[in-house]
Amino acid sequence: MSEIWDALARNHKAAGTRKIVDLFEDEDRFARFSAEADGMLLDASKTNIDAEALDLLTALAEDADLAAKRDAMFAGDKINTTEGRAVLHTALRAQEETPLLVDGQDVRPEMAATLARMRNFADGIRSGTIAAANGARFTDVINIGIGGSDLGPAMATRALAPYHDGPRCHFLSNVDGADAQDLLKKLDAKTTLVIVASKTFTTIETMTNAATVFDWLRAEVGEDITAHLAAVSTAQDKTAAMGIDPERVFGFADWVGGRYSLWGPVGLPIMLAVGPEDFDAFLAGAAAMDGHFQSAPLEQNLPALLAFTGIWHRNICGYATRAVLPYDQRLARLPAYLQQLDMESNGKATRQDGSAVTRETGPVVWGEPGTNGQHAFYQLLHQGTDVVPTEFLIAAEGHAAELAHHHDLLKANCLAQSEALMLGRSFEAAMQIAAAQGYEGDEQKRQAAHRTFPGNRPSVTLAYPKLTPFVLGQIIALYEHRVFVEGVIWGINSFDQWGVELGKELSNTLLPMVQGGESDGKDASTRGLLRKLAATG
Ligand SMILES: O=P(O)(O)OC[C@H]1O[C@H](O)[C@H](O)[C@@H](O)[C@@H]1O
Repeated sequence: MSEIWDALARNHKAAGTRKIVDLFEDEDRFARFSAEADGMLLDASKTNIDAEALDLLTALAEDADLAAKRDAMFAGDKINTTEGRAVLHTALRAQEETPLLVDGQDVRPEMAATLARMRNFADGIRSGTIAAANGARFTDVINIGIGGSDLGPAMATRALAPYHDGPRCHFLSNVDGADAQDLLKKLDAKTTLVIVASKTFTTIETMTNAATVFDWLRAEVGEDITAHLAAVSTAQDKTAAMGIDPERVFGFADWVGGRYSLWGPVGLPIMLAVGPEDFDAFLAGAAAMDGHFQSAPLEQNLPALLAFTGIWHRNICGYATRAVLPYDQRLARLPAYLQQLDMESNGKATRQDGSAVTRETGPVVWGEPGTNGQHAFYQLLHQGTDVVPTEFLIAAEGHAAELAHHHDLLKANCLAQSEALMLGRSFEAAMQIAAAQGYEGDEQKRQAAHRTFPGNRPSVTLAYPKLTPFVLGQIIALYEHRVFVEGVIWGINSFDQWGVELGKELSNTLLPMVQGGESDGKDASTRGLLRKLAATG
């Protein structure tokens, strides 16, 4: 494998100051460096990856045994080796019925039964046959969850706004009481359904918020609030202890990772908002991407190609971050969702075998929708001292025909940004602009320097027909598999998250100190801050 890495480094070095735009002398470049799957196009041609580099990146994936590892994931092998678990979120959206064995047991019947119960429940809530304690139809839903039990459903529910015909869905995640306070004051408890979503049912934020919201319900609805409650968890003993009717508990197995869980019961708010049929289309989109990932040759394979750009930019070019820029306001929460998916999966420095990695792994992922970001941080993208590879997402069509002129502007802006990042503006061109603005001599040069853009900044663009439930499923599955491919090439386990544990443990020791207990044993900074933060009221 190290020979391939070395060859990639040599390729990069040999390219020297080569401009991305010069690669387009090859008239087939767009066709060769883009790929399509079920109407979705990924254009990776505006990167400095040439034919040899693409071959080497493909070789890297082959050398890492990508195909076998991918097949092992889909087959239910315990590829999450630090937790001894299979990784089967793909099974939640699989459109097939052939038995899928985990520990010798076919897991499909139970998944299908849970999905059928979710559908019945969603239909009942949406039609009003499952009603509030006073018999009224539920108007609002609060999903209480955090991390994987929040980001996915919150992002997807927002993305599918044009399909909403169910109750309004709200998401309560932060342990900060402000989150609960600001939400609850907007809602009527008498017509609000509460879903407590937690894979483990131990997460302190979710348990604390649940207790607060239950008190709020009791104050308005009366002691018996069971009609207003549902839960989503792998820990059904704990949901029962919280007083939630087992009929309204939707379980899933531990082989669904939290950040990969929106395809099953964690997706219940999505189903409540858009209805079971649109939820099915969402699953079908993801399943289509799964089929493509499993069958398309690597250089035509969207997840692999997206991963290759990631590896190239992170390891070969040394870029520390990547920006996700959806030109799709309804994907406003996609960057936050991808931060968990990508950074919790691949922010690791230990390889599967316990040895330390010798190359960089997951980059910092960040972003905001366009065009808003253009008026905020794009200055740095165009002229800053760091290169940030960017990932644009754009639909051919919006949802409102009468607002098509908005969508034309959106598309023009998206294409303009990737073009500007690539082309830049030469000093000579900037000199002409400065001259036209009336500058001369040294001042013209000074002004021109500020108007010069280095260009040669890479981007990829994901283009799709329209943000439908099917397309949203494709997009999320694409990113899931991209993270998988990168993790395989880096030799890390993308499915555990030990890095979140230490802070949790220390917060347990700090809580009594925050509440006035002795802070002996803590460092001077922490003790000083504890004094400063002591409540005065
Ligand atoms: O769904 P829960 O068990 O409540 O977990 C919620 C979140 O908690 C943890 O901090 C994990 O790092 C996340 O991966 C998880 O999604």
